[in-house]
Amino acid sequence: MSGVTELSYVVYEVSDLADWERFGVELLGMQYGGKTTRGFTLRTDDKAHRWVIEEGAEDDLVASGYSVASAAELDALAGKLRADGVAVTEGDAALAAERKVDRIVITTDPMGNRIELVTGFADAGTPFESERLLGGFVTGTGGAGHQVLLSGGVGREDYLHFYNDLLGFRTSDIIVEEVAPGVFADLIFLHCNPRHHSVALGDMPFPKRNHHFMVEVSDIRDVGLAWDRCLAAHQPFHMTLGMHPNDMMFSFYVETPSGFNVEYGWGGLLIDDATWEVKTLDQLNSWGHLPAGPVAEMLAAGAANSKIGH
Ligand SMILES: Cc1ccc(O)c(O)c1CC[C@@H]1C(=O)CC[C@]2(C)C(=O)CC[C@@H]12
Ligand SMILES: [Fe+2]
Repeated sequence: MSGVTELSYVVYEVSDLADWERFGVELLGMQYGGKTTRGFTLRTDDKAHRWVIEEGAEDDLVASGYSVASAAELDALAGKLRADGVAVTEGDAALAAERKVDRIVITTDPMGNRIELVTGFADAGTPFESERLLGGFVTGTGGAGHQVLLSGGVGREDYLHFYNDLLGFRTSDIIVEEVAPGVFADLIFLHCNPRHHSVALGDMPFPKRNHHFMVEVSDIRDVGLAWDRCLAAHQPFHMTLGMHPNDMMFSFYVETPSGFNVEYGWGGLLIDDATWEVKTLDQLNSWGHLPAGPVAEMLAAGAANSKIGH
């Protein structure tokens, strides 16, 4: 059974390195992992890096790194992709060193997202330390977190063939909500370990490859503290605090300096494949997760109309 075991890291190309360092370290509570030739890395645990930040004009996701259990599994997976007509190339020693992995194989998903399949993803060598968190980030067997990718017109059958049949993901659930008369949000959530999803895909209008990356914290107070830090720094929120009915994540969404979002969450559900049943749900949110702009306007209007404090 060859397949990926976790989303190990992501690579972002960003136009403003300094702002990303402030965002990652001061607002999210990540650890600066060190300078690289094209930028720097951010850590959320004992691993060498979880986010690789490179200077460039994309302001978007440029690669997703997925771990495979062994060199033999990587060979099997690369063979499976090739047999299916998917282009696969072996990364060189320089790239492997840069990503802190033993081996790296590069392929592309049907939307054109660069996928890096790796073995031997290294530890940093120093324990994780955050200047901001009371607890820590939840990673471990669940990997770095999850991301929502836009399908950009590629059919569900095509991307599910790649992610499920080839990379070895399993469907967690589907959510279809009529968000406006005749307008449907339709997302499918995929897992490759107990984390409810490492990837979700849907055909929403969004001008980036990825809608958000979710980082999970172990102490619910860190969600509130991160919210306060983002508010104080005037970092634009994308959605207010809320909870999803499928993974039960308590979270908010804040805009990164590159315009896509980070979901900052706590309490995500874990899947046991032995008993899990795939369902289709009809709501994106159990409560909250309101578009932040209109809520901010509402609050500002309330403050303007209020006599209190004037
Ligand atoms: C619905 C849902 C469940 C679990 C998650 O971790 C998760 O990020 C989401 C998707 C959140 C989000 C939404 O609720 C409204 C429609 C959105 C903005 C999209 O267009 C992509 C992501 C969707
Ligand atoms: Fe999410």
